[in-house]
Amino acid sequence: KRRQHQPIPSPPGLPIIGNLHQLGELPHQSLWRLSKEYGPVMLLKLGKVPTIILSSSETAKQALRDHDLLCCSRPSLAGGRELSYNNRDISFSPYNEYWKELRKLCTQELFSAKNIHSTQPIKDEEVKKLIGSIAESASQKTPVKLNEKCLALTVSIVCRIAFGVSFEGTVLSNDGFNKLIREAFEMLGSFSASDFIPYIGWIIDWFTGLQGRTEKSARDLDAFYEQVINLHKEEKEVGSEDFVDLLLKLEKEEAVVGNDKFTRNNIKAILMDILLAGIETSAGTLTWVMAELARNPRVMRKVQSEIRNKFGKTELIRSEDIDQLHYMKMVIKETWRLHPPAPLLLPREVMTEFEINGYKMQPKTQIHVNVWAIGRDPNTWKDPEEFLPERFLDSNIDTKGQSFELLPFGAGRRMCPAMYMGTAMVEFGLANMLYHFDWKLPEGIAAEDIDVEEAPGLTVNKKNELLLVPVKYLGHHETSE
Ligand code: HEM
Repeated sequence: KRRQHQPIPSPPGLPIIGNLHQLGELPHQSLWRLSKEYGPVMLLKLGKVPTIILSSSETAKQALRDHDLLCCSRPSLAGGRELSYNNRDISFSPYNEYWKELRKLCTQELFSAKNIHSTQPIKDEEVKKLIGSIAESASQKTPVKLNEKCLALTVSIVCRIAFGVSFEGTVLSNDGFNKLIREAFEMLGSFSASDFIPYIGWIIDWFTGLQGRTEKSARDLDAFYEQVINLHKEEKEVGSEDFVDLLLKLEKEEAVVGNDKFTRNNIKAILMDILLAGIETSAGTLTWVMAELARNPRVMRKVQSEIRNKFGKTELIRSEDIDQLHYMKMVIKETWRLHPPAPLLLPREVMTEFEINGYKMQPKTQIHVNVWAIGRDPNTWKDPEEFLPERFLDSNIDTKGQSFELLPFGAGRRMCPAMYMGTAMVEFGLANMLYHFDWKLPEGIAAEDIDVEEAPGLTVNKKNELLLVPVKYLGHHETSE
């Protein structure tokens, strides 16, 4: 109340562009540094758009829990609009009936526990394929590019589960596909001038090439969706319909979702969501876990001991056994604390005025929650720069959107609807990679040489390749620490 009429702390900006120039290549890091000076509620002017950055668990809780319903819309941004057929997906849709119905449909048909369970044979097959391909490198004693392997795993699983097609059968080569997804993320993570600077912003985007790159990215992705849809046009046996068939049925019936007649573009927008939201987030997590384990040999030994001692000799750690791997789950949480795949979540837009810490949030203001900064907040975490999974021992902090210290999936109405699907994929892949192989550093590389540099984008992945040499585990028990 006392601060009600005080202005929100705000770094000084420049005419026209405001604070845009202060975002840098990795906005979550720049904003974290600024928040140390300006506090956990900070106002930036991105061109003409007022943007609030929240950088503490307490302020995140006020926005995402206490006032969730007042700020659960999304701003309409150029990159998102272009790639999502004018915000017809779940992620970029404003808060409306269309979004509610679509999210419900996907939750029931794709992200449900039943579906996660019934698609286990696909995951088993894909993880076995991954283990087989790593075993080849192990026999030749050559390093494995972990980023690529992890991405190949999540691409295969998500494409088969959600699209009903094996990705190998599509137009894109492995490499082309990875580049396409990466490019799309970079476009979505860029702060486009046309969103923030009226009248002339598009000229800047045109000069920087952002506009052309975004349009190309959208065209390439469109060709991929066309192919997925065409592969579904053949007659199906009754009962073998998958998620894409269900969407095609809605198109054929000219169903109305919210107020929108369901067309081919709606289908493509949903495919875009799954493709972009599902693949890199999970692959990125797996890569970061492996990088942190390589940097922290003590933790690597301990987590491998847990898995191997629990299951003895086996061909595949089964997904239903994962719940016994308490330490591995702590390792994943610790990775998400330091490397949340979407460090600023997705932007929210205020619909109705409310207050955070006594500061007024005005309608149309954008809100970003800097979960990357929250994970490093010394008021919340002891020795925040240390990779220490044991900090979660006897702690009830989880990732389900109730613990505002740890928000890899966000919280509130816009929280990731596929948290269980994503977590299951990560845990299952990781347990098997750690069980079947010891992971050595390449010749001449020390643990401290493994870097944690980040690549820019809406999801933030490891910038440099992670190269490790796998050594096949032959099934003798390790002793635990
Ligand atoms: C480790 C894996 C994953 C992580 C860390 C993750 C994280 C996130 C985050 C942070 C958000 C934004 C939440 C917010 O703005 O508050 C989100 C939204 C979303 N995610 Fe995930 N995600 C993962 C896996 C998946 C998968 C596998 C899918 C689908 C196959 C998926 C689909 C979505 C969708 C559709 C949204 C938009 C929700 C909305 O705006 O209503 N995610 N995810």
